Amino acid sequence: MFISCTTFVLYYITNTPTTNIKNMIKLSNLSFGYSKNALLFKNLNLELQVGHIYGLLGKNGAGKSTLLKNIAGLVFPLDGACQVNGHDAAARLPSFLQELFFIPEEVYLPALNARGFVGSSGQFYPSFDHAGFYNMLEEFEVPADKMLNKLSFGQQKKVMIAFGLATNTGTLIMDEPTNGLDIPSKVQFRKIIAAALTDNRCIIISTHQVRDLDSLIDSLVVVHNQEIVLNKSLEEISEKIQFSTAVQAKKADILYQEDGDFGINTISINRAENYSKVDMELLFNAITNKSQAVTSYLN
Ligand SMILES: Nc1ncnc2c1ncn2[C@@H]1O[C@H](COP(=O)(O)OP(=O)(O)OP(=O)(O)O)[C@@H](O)[C@H]1O
Repeated sequence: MFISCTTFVLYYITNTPTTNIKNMIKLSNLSFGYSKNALLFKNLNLELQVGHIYGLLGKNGAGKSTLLKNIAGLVFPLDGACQVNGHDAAARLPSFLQELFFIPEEVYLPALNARGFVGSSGQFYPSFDHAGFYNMLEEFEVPADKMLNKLSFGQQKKVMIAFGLATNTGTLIMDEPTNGLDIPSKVQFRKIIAAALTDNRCIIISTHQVRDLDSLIDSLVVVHNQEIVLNKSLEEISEKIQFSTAVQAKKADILYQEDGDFGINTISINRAENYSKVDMELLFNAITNKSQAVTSYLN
């Protein structure tokens, strides 16, 4: 069949997915400090794509919340830029705001019940999923008729998580979402988030409770000493390094080791394509340790 050049170009334009180019977060040479004399980040470069759940890790005070606030346009870079889906975050245009939802660590809900809250705030998000919101509240066992400001801290967090997911924004940012959640709720949280990921959505979760992210995130971002020292998928990580005990690891290949409950835990070079589960706690310790062996090898 003959296809003219124009037909082919038109076909290509209308059928080539643009989401991966457009729907992403891009930090370019971003510098930020709450005062000009004390920079928290210097020349940060970072790209996050849709279709992924990123775990953002860093020590206390490393700047996780600040980095998330830069992405949400709540604080502004001193230098460089942060773009979300092609929008300058700092400009906070309506087209940017309706596609990004940020759940802060501390939540303050108004004196409204869930229906009133959705009525007043849900309208700002064109793809708001009303049925999904109430289903999630039910799953989290949060009463929909009670005044939100009278709910417990954990219950208020659950309302915000349900609301954030129901917005269906392309970017969903959660700062320490599991703080205040009890053990069964953390399990529900992981289940609900995993189900909410689509090819058009980028979810970023910051935490220092790495176990809460187990079996949930697919990529790790670590901020340390004013820099992004790691931004890799768990798949890439397990292709390159192996997590085992000192008995199993080949001594010459060990990059990092520390005492564990059942002996010495090691991170070693994965030469034999032995894919092990990424031990995020061990990896985090290795990366934030003075020795740079693991970071250098991974990057
Ligand atoms: N509004 C602010 N004004 C001035 N300094 C701030 C402000 N918010 C945070 N900081 C400082 O910036 C640094 C990074 O704080 P941030 O809250 O981003 O870290 P974090 O990695 O999220 O910490 P944590 O794990 O303890 O929540 C800290 O030294 C903090 O004191």
